Amino acid sequence: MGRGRTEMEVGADGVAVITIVNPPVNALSLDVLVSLKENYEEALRRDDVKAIVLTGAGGKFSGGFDISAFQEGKTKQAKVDFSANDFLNDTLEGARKPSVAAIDGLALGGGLEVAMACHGRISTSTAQLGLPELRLGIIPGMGGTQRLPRLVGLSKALEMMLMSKSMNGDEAHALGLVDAIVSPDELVKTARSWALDIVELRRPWIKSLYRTDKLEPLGMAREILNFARDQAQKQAAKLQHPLICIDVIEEGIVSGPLAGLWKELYSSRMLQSSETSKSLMHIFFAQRATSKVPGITDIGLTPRRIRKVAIVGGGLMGSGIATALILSNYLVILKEVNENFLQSGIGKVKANLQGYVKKRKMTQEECGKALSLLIGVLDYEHFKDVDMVIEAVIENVSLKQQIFADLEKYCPPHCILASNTSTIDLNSIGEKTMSQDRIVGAHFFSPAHVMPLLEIVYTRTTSPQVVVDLLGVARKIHKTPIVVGNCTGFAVNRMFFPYSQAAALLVDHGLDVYQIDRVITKFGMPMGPFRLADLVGFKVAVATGTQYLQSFPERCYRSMLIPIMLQDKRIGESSRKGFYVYDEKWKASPDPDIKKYIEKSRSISAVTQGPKVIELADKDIIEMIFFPVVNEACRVLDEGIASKSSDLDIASIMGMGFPSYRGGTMFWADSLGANYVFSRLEEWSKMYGDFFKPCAYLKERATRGIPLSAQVNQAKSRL
Ligand SMILES: C[C@H](O)CC(=O)SCCNC(=O)CCNC(=O)[C@H](O)C(C)(C)COP(=O)(O)OP(=O)(O)OC[C@H]1O[C@@H](n2cnc3c(N)ncnc32)[C@H](O)[C@@H]1OP(=O)(O)O
Repeated sequence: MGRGRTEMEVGADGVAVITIVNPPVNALSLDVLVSLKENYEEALRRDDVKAIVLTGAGGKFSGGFDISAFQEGKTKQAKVDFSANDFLNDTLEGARKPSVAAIDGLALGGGLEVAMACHGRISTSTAQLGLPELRLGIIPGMGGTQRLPRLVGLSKALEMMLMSKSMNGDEAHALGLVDAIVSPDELVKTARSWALDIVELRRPWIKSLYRTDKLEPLGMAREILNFARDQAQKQAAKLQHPLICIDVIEEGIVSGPLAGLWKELYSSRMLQSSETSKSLMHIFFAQRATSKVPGITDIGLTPRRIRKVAIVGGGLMGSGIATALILSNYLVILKEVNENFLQSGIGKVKANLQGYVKKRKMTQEECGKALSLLIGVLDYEHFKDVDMVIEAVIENVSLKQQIFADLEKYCPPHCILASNTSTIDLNSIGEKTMSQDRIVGAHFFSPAHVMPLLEIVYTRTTSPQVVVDLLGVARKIHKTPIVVGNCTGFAVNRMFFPYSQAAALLVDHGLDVYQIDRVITKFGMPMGPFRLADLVGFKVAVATGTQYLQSFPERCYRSMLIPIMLQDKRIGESSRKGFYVYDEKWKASPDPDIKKYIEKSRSISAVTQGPKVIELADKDIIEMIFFPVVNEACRVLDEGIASKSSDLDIASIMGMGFPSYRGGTMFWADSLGANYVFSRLEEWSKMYGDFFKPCAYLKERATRGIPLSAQVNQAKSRL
């Protein structure tokens, strides 16, 4: 199947307009690149062509190299790289006829690299230009590392590449990345006359690769590069590709652009086959696949308009959700039970917004405008015309049941009734209503205005329209949704509970709390399980732990450690005392005092601490903590709670903080092999009990040699 093409039209003015056509983003597939080269060669051959304008169809220049091609094997890719570089340097930039890029919409990655090889660039003010390759674990591979610094200077180029930061046309113009800004209607016309001006020598014929005027003197350039190295190390010590990108840029500055291009070619090929890039590219597609839900998003439904949303409960979650919604222009009614709580809730929303103002992410005026969309209330009077309600009160079933019964009474019949519960079964929440078809879970993660994930939970009776509506809301408030079925803990918290329990089990068996946190942080989690327990608070930990114990008693590890500490009024970070102690700046330090709690917990659990556990290598600790997570994720898939394994990868990254460069828990487990995960779990289940017992799904996949991530029916078809 062909993936895209280019089209050429030669005008009476002698300008050949070549258009990239590969919807939706005009990605540079192999077919597009080959066709581009053919059309270029023809344009250069033809006597009636004086100059070339390069543009993209449908108001988009190009979203860059076709990322799916990276995933399809190296051989094909190697050819693309070689011909693309050859083409850009010799055929395009080195041609006897000038090229001008006419940029609207997107010019990202390879798209911008092609544009930078042109002799001029005309853009619309809203076009988005950037080199976001590092986000995918690779570096620009079509000359971007060499041309961008020569067009915008080293510091700006480093910032754009290392932070995968794109800019709009106006900014690009101010920096010299584009030569002129025009309206979309004028774009191709202006590019044509610009190209002819170059032919007639009315404008300079510039080859970006050989410009030096924007480059800093060598000594200063080295300082800038070294500073960038330090920053890259600080931000992501485990990632190699940012440092490789800096080396490649340096090569071009020290030894000249051709040497730089060679190093770029060599390094980008090497990085394309790295584990990091495979993982990050998997995540790119996994993230986009979350809003494709079989049986829900493929039955012709479109999201209904949601204008006004009510939130019941102005605590941490409710105020965070309100913040997220008003930031996206929803009208929000925030309901509390008394004036004090209401003012405190509104105060939290204000503080959230002020946080953005302080960080210069919004102006005082925008903050005021957002706040004007928020109305605080104490009764249900304002609920008569809301389109959606999100209940965000404490995790108490009977309270939630009462609220939903009230909502049914006061809200209009079309109104979606959502709960932000993180663990409670939605069926029981809606038990006292007749509105089961419009009851849905909208599980936000704290802080709700910051965390990127929204878990949308549907029951057997939730109407698909309601799920589609919520997917629309998620998109509007810039959250990545995962749509999951109803059960205790849904998908994210079901993966979380074995994580904390495994850590507690290892401590009972003799391992040090702080060692576990260190190892897990080194693996790439933002914090270890004990530091996280402090952050969440022990009361919440015990409450959710109880839910799991009730729902999955056969595989819960019952540690007494947190309940014992709770008895002693250690409740976590909020009381400055949990597994760590916190100083006045909330800096965490280990506390020798926790020894006594651990000893007590060990004696209650009556486990014998073997030298085996104390001597565990880092790798074993990581596996003993994460393989139970993988095991639970397999159950979640097997039960149909999640529809695909890649959704769980996203859930683990955005909900748990699993490192994205490892591709998510399931992707990571597959990289180790189902059989390996299974055999280790089986070995531990013999030593430490059913907590580690591998589930049937994992056993079957391991025995048959099928990846954990293969679609359930795909795997069944092999049976
Ligand atoms: C050699 C070179 O240096 C290497 C490269 O160029 S690597 C590629 C560099 N480019 C990028 O990283 C850009 C990646 N894409 C994006 O950031 C965003 O898709 C975008 C800003 C272009 C558009 O965003 P948005 O409008 O929200 O649409 P989004 O849903 O993300 O994408 C639309 C579709 O295009 C696909 N797509 C986007 N960019 C793509 C690309 N570069 N290759 C292949 N497919 C791509 C998406 O997978 C999605 O497919 P789907 O509809 O089947 O799910």
